[in-house]
Amino acid sequence: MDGNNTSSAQVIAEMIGMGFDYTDIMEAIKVAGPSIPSAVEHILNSTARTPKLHAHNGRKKTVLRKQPFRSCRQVRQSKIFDHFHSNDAKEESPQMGVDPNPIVLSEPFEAQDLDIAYDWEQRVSLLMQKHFGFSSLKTFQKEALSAWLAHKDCLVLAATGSGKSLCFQIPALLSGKVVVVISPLISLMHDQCLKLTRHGISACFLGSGQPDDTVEQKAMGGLYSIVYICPETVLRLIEPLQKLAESHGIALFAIDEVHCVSKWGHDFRPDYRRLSVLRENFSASKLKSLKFDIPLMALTATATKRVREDILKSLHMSKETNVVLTSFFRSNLRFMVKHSRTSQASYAKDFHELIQVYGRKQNMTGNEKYFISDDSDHVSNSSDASSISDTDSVSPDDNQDDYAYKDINIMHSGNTDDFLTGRELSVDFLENDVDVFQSVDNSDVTCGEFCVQPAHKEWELSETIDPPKKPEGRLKFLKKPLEQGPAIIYVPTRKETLRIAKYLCKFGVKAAAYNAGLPKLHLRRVHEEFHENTLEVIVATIAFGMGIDKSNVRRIIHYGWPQSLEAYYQEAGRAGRDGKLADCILYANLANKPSLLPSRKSEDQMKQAYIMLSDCFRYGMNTSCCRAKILVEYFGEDFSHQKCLLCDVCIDGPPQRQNVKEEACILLQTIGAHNECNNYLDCSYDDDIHFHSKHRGLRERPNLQILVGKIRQQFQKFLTTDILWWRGLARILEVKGYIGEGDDKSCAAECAFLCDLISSFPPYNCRPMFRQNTWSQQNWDWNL
Ligand SMILES: Nc1ncnc2c1ncn2[C@@H]1O[C@H](COP(=O)(O)OP(=O)(O)OP(=O)(O)O)[C@@H](O)[C@H]1O
Ligand SMILES: [Mg+2]
Repeated sequence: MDGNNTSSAQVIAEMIGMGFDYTDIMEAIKVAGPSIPSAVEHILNSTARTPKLHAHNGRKKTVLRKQPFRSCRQVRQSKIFDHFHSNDAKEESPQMGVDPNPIVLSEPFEAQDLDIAYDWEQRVSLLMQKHFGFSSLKTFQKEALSAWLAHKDCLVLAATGSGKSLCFQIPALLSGKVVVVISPLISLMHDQCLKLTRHGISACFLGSGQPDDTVEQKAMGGLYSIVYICPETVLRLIEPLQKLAESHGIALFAIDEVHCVSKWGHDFRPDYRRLSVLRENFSASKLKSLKFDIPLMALTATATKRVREDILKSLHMSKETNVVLTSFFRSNLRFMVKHSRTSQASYAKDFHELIQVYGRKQNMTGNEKYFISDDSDHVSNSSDASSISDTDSVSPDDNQDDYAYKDINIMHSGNTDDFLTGRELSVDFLENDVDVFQSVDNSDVTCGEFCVQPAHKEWELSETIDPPKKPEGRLKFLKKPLEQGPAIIYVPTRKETLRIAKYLCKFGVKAAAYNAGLPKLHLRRVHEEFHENTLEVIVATIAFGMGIDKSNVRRIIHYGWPQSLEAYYQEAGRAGRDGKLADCILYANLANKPSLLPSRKSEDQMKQAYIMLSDCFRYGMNTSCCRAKILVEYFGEDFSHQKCLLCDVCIDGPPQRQNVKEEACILLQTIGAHNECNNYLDCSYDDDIHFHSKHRGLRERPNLQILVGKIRQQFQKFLTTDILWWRGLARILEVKGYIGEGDDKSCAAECAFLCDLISSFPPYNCRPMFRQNTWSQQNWDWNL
């Protein structure tokens, strides 16, 4: 957009959409004029990355710290060429990812002509040695390759960072045929192409982000060993791909991040669902030159049983598909949940430790400043992080309106229209699928580890660090301080990325915001500096997503509820890919039910989204079960270790047990009595005590505050029992199926019956939940 022709109002609107504060925008427009690029630069750079504004032609302009501005494309290409020249791969053509002399290490062969027992492992070993500097496959990689050699489809479910990519890269080397990889993000494809080229394997990517028109034709002519394609492009290229299969041969279709196929997954992409065309169009019955169907290999790190079934069905994978399932357990990740309002008022307490690790005194010279602002709101005047108060305790009930986004709950609103109306009111610069996929799917946003160690070093490193499994070893492992490495803070809204980055910079932390609304040049720079270890903390929305393969990330912090446990585990999985201890901390408001983020989803999908959110809430509320166990069991794994011995729950030990039969009966009777008066034939209640008053009718379901008020009136001894305590109890009853939140499943008559049942309740675990602050309330465990 040409900033000079843009009105101030447009600039303001656009920049609010990027997540900037109104006051910052106004200030920037005053200084830089009503131009989006200038205003954005002003905010991002003027107080952050060194050179302050330079007067130029009467207007102030920013000069970049490293180099003058060039077009994104120029910068990207030169970066890639730099990289190409720095390794001994054969001379590249001037096109991204193009190797005119693809290295075909073995004569093309038909895998089916080989005896499976033949020495393929030895051949693979030699190829890996040559390309990656190591020679041993992991067991799951071996299994996936065996399936491919037997012409079978394969679904690979393996933890984040475990090495799934190798499963589809080796077939290209082994067979000399082309491997087609379907991947959801251009940035991810780009990253992988760069790495492959560095390892002397020719690769390219096709799709909207490919700037060179000739690459597609070359790829369809069999010039590259590995061709990355986004699903939309595959659908367009069926015929050329068929020709490629008949001329050069296609060894395999790999569908990476395959959870995108399923609408029960956390990253549903409709085009992935249409990939069943692969089976239809590349079968032996369709292409006469084929003896076997071209195998499909589907890979993901986050798929529940339901998602897996959906994948197999949607892609029309064969009935004999090999499912290669490895443990989802990441034994070096230390999971923790901390209660926080996750509002600006909590930053001081919550980021105290982070600032102690990454912050520095404020006598900085220009080059050390990142994103620093003059704005002093919410921060003490002292420049020393140690001056931050550690006792930001709040009452659980005084913070209900403080959440970053308003509550929108389809279970309350009951229909999509209400939801959408709510959405209008509540969009607080959220990311949505469209932002993530369109804005980040841009070749200008590169996502590569540009300054990596020589490849074999990387491999050796990840191989040698194997966290101890036995309790004694693990306790020693736990006591080790975290090694150095960057942190990623995930937040739900764009606005929050800027706010927190700005806050951290005030304490000398080298932090930067990342959200899909920010200019591509900024995003690219953040990627680069993150990979170069120049940046210490990235404050990001989900847009900083899949494809981040950086080995030394030491902390993943979620500041606010994630939208699903799948998304949470995948994002957390970016930590500790070197096998060393890493922290995954979720800060969430345990006193408030999380709410759905608005997005363009059908009602069905929203219901599913609500269920996924509830799973997150249960994970957060849990105080008795090992967190790693909850996470891996969520994906259907039988967690053989029982405990990780690292997470906060394992460290803090099991809670005390208490008998709550009496209280449970009283709560049920109170709900029953209220609902009977209001002709509700069920045992439901409304847990949202701040639900908007306009939604309230006379015959409303009781909300928890009303119920607790009634209980207090009737029972003196509960006068001082806090609402949070009752909420915990309500949640146990809900999990147990005794009460429902606003649904009409159970019937009033059941209330009495349920009270009888409850008299057979076992004692429940409960303990003070908020150990690290002054709260005395008790909370309840969901997993009982
Ligand atoms: N056989 C192996 N031996 C040692 N290390 C390996 C092996 N295979 C892969 N790795 C390591 O695993 C790292 C991650 O690989 P890759 O990007 O394929 O992970 P992934 O499973 O696709 O993760 P994600 O689910 O996050 O995409 C690589 O950078 C490499 O260091
Ligand atoms: Mg991967």
